[in-house]
Amino acid sequence: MNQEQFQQLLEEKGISLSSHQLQQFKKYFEILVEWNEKMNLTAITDEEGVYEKHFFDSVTAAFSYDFQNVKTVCDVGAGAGFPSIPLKICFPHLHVTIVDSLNKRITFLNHLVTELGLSDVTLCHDRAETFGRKEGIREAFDVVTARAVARISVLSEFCLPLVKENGQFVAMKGASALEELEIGQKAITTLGGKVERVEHLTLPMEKSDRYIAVINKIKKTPKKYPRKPGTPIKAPLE
Ligand SMILES: C[S@@+](CC[C@H](N)C(=O)[O-])C[C@H]1O[C@@H](n2cnc3c(N)ncnc32)[C@H](O)[C@@H]1O
Repeated sequence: MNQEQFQQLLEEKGISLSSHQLQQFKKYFEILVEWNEKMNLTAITDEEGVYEKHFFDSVTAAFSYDFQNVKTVCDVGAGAGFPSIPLKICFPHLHVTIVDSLNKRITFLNHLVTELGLSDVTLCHDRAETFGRKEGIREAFDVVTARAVARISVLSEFCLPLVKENGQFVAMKGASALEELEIGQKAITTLGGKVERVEHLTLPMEKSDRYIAVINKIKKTPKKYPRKPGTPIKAPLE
């Protein structure tokens, strides 16, 4: 997907990008590729691949979820910034908090955010399991996003404690989404969530399947969750 196709495909979805926003994406690509030579950030480094599989794929969250009507977003395990930095570029009003357990990713993001001139982006080096127990953080976000971090049963324990009551957890998933949701049903319910909808899409050029699950936080998460670091993966709520 080249830059023109990226712009046009988003335009078709009602997301119009200014030349400034397009420039921010261009700079993001350049910085990503430059830093990727020094640290492992992504296996995708060709421009068309990055535009489709990172930038466009990240923004697809906004095809299924209205980011215009929310303010605070937490992105769990954002790595090189996906999906929250592309979403922040498209929806500059968002206040984005990123939590990632790998400090070198946070160092990269710090540089990126400065270079792109993004405001209201907070970067936290922490594990989701401890982050979700912190006062002022727990149950504080309108929406929590995650892409390619863990399967739904584990991811729910990372993300749902951060979502405020009546807020949403938006999980971006590949082909295994429906199976993961079935296995993750117990975790979602236990943590106070309820699946509202699951939307399917296919990446326009590469044609792989994507699912976006919107999970409502219908009640508070019991105090014992998230459990201590490592436990959600070792003993998932399945
Ligand atoms: C495969 S990468 C995905 C990055 C990005 N979301 C994307 O879609 O490209 C997973 C990221 O999750 C982070 N991560 C894994 N477990 C985590 C945890 N328990 N708390 C916070 N971050 C975590 C890793 O450090 C890594 O940056």
